[in-house]
Amino acid sequence: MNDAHVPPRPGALPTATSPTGTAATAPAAGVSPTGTPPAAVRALDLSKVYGTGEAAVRALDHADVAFGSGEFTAIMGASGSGKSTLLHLLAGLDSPTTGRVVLGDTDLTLLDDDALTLLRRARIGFVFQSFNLLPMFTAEQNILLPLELAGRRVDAATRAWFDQLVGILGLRDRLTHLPSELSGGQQQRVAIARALLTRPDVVFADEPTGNLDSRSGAEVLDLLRTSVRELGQTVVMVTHDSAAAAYADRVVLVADGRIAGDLRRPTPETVQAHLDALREAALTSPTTAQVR
Ligand SMILES: Nc1ncnc2c1ncn2[C@@H]1O[C@H](COP(=O)(O)OP(=O)(O)OP(=O)(O)O)[C@@H](O)[C@H]1O
Repeated sequence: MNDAHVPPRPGALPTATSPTGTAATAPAAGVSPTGTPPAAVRALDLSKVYGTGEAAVRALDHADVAFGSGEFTAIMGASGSGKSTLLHLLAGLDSPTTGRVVLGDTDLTLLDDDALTLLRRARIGFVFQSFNLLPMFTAEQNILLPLELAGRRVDAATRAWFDQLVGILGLRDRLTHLPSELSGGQQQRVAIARALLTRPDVVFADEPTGNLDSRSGAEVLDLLRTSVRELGQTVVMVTHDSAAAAYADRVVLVADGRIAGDLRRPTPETVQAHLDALREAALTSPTTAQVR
């Protein structure tokens, strides 16, 4: 979907050695012998420690995980297990204490703040639980905001893509409305259109249905799934809800800052069974964080 034949981007992984002089260890992003799709984004030995000394909290603890291109992955785990930290690091919204995040062939941890901001605008979409729309802008203006920020004009191809997205997301008759004139589900659909507009490498969604009633939540999940199946989008979503996770192709489980499980073709029942097993393990292991 994205620019396959562009020159190397700033921060592109070196082919031979990393800046530390060690061999670049990122595995090749090709299709594996098992048919797993190439990775859109990878966490490599990723750790995040908040605070120092006695107050230090290890939110992520040497996490290694890859998210397949064109796949819908849900991240689940107990409260405080590190899901949001992982998502924010993967999206370049925060920086790791150690380890690397590799988006396609770009090592985010090698980029300075300006390069990271540009990369986020061009290659990453984000959908937040609280929608994060600008209240004084109409739905259309909110959707087109990423282009405004990037100083890109709306050419004919972009307008056609905008029209397609607006049609798929059922927003055609809401474009002139302000966010305050839209329901929560409609606001989240505007946020999804905004996230998809630049055809990002990955859309990260943090509890996107957390503020929605179950019907609007199901619509939003259907649309995220449609964006994966029909538009080839890669989506990585944090959720607490096993029914929501079952919309995904895969569920990655996080416990105590570590990757604790990986489930393909999830159903609400299999997801719940894995979460229950994690909770059991936490209760019987004094070293594992409390599962609430
Ligand atoms: N800015 C911060 N400063 C200090 N500690 C933090 C910070 N952000 C997160 N933490 C801690 O890191 C750990 C992981 O937090 P994180 O928000 O990633 O968990 P989570 O799985 O997303 O939780 P929840 O499901 O409740 O949102 C928790 O112990 C949390 O208190």
